[in-house]
Amino acid sequence: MNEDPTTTLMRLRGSIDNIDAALIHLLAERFKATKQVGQLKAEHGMPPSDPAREEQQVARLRRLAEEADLDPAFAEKWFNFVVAEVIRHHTAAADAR
Ligand SMILES: O=C(O)C(=O)C[C@]1(C(=O)O)C=C[C@@H](O)C=C1
Repeated sequence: MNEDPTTTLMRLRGSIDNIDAALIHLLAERFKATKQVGQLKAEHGMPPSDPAREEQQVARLRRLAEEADLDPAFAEKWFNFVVAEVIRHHTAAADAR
């Protein structure tokens, strides 16, 4: 028997809500780690950004995205968006010293 469209929509939205919650928790964990990196860099006078490291990360994420059937350009945009915020935190941590 076919599922009622409203039931299907509710079921799919349940999955979307679970995935969004997981993404928020994963992002929170990532920022907990990068905040520690920011403190370390500020304490030791290291520059906030590391373009060579970012290049490696982008290449890896684009490869993973392709394997997962996700648009690699979207994966790169997402990474750059997150890293811009991380660098803002790192710069604020350095300026606070
Ligand atoms: O690995 C670092 O050095 C970081 O500061 C973390 C991070 C990241 O968020 O992945 C952020 C900024 C750097 O340019 C590179 C990577």
